[in-house]
Parts: sequence; structure tokens; C-alpha cells
Amino acid sequence: MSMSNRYYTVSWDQLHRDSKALAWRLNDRGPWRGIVAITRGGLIPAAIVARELEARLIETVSVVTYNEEERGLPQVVKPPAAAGDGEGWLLVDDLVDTGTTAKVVRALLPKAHFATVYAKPKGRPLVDTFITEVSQDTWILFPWDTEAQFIAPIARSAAAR
Ligand SMILES: O=P(O)(O)OC[C@H]1O[C@H](OP(=O)(O)OP(=O)(O)O)[C@H](O)[C@@H]1O
Ligand SMILES: O=c1[nH]c(=O)c2nc[nH]c2[nH]1
Ligand SMILES: [Mg+2]
Repeated sequence: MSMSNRYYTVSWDQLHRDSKALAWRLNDRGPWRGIVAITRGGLIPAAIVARELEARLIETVSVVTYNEEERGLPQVVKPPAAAGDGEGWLLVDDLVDTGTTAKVVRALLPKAHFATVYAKPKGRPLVDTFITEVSQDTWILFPWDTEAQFIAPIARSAAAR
């Protein structure tokens, strides 16, 4: 996991709204044969988009990347067997960051339409449709990776300084 200068915190409510906004855009470009979710991050946006577009055929593709380790090469641990070359299929992920995952999946499904909820500048050229862009040095915090916790009152933390 790369370190970032700031966080962009996404609540369940915001993720639902942003995924629905994505569905509105994608509805105009259909009909779609089905949806390929890029696991695991793409699963929940894909479910929300599938509900809105009344898509019932859902395939998955799983790519494991080891950016920070020596072996370095992305591994396709589950190919999207049902989706052919991707023609007529919608490919959904939560975000593009460096574009490493996107490059691998686009090579497997060259004709698919690639949609993400969030995009960072490096990955943005690889995406056909997205909703919100954040800067490259921002880490997006998804609701499934976070939980609410107690934070000290301002007066108490200021007094400790
Ligand atoms: O553009 P990139 O630099 O490739 O980064 C984007 C990918 O990274 C995250 O997935 P991750 O590989 O962490 O796995 P996960 O979806 O199972 O959490 C995210 O869900 C994207 O798929
Ligand atoms: O939760 C996440 N937030 C991000 O910004 C990110 N970039 C790659 N992978 C990521 N996972
Ligand atoms: Mg992912």
C-alpha cells in the first residue's frame, strides 16, 4: 500500500450515491450483455450498478498486484471466462490509481466499457467513464476498510499540545 499525503473518506451513503451517479451515465450507453466486476473492490459498486441497470449476468475477474514486492508482476487469479473479448460488457471497479490493474484487465477484455467510481490522474486515461477524480497523492478510504472510532474533544487534544 503506497503512502499518501491526504485521505478522501468515503461513507457507505456516499458510495451508494456515487455508484448510482455512475449507473445514470452508463444507462445511456447500454444495453449491456452483463457486468464484469473486478474483485474485490469492484464488487459493491458493480452490485449497485447492476441493480440500477437491471443487469443479472455478473462475471468476475481477479487480479492480484504486488507493487511493493520483488516479484512485481500482476497475477490474474480468476479470468473473466464468460465475457469473451468484452464486447457489450461493462467492466466495473471502485477506482483506478496507477492503472496497473486496469491495464491487465483491459488486455483480457479489450472491447469492454471500463467504468470506475473514482479515478486518479495516472489511471484516468484507461477509464471510459468515472464519477469523481482525486489527486494522485490522495488515498481513498472505503467504508469496508474503515470503522467509526472515538476521537478526543478539540479542547482536550489542543491542551495536550
Ligand atoms: O490502478 P491500481 O494502482 O492498480 O490500483 C487500483 C486497484 O487497487 C485496488 O485493488 P487491490 O489490488 O488493492 O485489491 P482489492 O480490490 O481486492 O482490494 C482497487 O480496488 C483497484 O482494483
Ligand atoms: O482503498 C484504496 N484506496 C486507494 O486510494 C487505492 N489505490 C490503490 N488501491 C487503493 N485502495
Ligand atoms: Mg481492486
